[in-house]
Amino acid sequence: MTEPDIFGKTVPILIRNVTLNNKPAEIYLDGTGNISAVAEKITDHDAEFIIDGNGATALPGMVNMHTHSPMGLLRGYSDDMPLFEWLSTKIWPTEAHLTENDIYWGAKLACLEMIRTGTTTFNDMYFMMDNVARAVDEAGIRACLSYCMIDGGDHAKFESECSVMEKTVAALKARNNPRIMPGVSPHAIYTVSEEGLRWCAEFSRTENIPLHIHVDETDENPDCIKAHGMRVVPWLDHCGVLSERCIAAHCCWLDADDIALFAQRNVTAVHNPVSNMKLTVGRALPYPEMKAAGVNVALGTDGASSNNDLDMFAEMKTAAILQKFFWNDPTVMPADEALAVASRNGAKALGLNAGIIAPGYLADIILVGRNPANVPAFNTTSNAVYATSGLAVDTTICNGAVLMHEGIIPGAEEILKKSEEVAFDLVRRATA
Ligand SMILES: CSC[C@H]1O[C@@H](n2cnc3c(O)ncnc32)[C@H](O)[C@@H]1O
Ligand SMILES: [Zn+2]
Repeated sequence: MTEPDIFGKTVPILIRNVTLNNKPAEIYLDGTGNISAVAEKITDHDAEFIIDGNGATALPGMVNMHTHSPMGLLRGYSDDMPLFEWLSTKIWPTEAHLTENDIYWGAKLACLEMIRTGTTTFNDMYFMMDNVARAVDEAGIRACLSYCMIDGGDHAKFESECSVMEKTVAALKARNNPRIMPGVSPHAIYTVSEEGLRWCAEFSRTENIPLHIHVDETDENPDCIKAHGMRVVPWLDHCGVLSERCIAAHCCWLDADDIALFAQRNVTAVHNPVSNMKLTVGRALPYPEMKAAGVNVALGTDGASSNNDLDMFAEMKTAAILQKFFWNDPTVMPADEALAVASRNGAKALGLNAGIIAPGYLADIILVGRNPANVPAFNTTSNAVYATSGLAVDTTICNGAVLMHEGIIPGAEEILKKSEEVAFDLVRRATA
């Protein structure tokens, strides 16, 4: 039986009886939010709590690098449509009715699902982000939160969007929560003007915060060439968007020159295989070429209205098998790379010392309990990537605080009930 007091506190914790990289291990979290020791046996400690893993596999917390957390309210509301028809006939008309309370409960639901399935950090883009921040603060998870700018080429809208962006970043910083980082998000090249892209690039530079954008989800190149005389990636570079702070979601339609420019500018590309296949965007992120060029590739689920879940284990398996299938090569994205793409590559893009279980790293750790899909443990990384569902995670620790233990997350029932009420009410208002 779990002691209720174990939840939510960054205190000294000893994790015993786990397997780490195929070896028996103990992990000590010293109560600062960091890992302070990893060894076969730890005797010198001051633990307030001891977690017995009972043979669980210890893994770094997953880092979901492209989400729209409140969109879980529209999970299953409309499926099986092409991207632009889905957005313009179903999603945008409903989003027009969103309130701050909807955003808050949608984000609470997303945080709950992520903690349940082993994600400890997410990179989110949406609207009314201070409500998302409140949910993140309460959940104990880590996030980079960005307001999504859409100016549609209208100068007055551009000015009001800049003001919302500035206020959002200031409000997120004022929270002074080390788990909450602000970012800036121009939505995409087809919804944001040149002045919008340039402003976001400059704001990201002066604030030194990530810039998160949709790039080439569908083939945006023919329209971009028509409008600006160049492909999407050179256009973004022309607008100053490409840098080591840039996190580009999707990247399905990049060519060799685009990839070389990403490598030169140290851009992180985020693979979203489930959303891309479901919306049938036509191509997969060119992982082998990106890897060869040295581009940092991370992984994201996209929103739970297009995925339709936030389970990074499902995403990791899908990424590995999609890449093998698409390039007709079973050696592409082996298990250890899939795990890195789903954890430390995302952490690196956000400037977090996370994604690795070793002394000095952030104590963002998950335990996959012994279960039929985790036996035999010839290779715990293989089992994690190819056999494990996120629902097999039984313990989630973020910043040294236990958020889930033995599958229990305090307050889960209330979040399920409230978020479902809010979702039905949103759709009722939008369709009245
Ligand atoms: C991303 S928040 C801003 C805006 O984007 C819409 N959106 C949701 N999913 C996608 C997608 O896959 N591609 C492009 N835009 C998307 C969302 O509904 C919001 O209105
Ligand atoms: Zn998206």
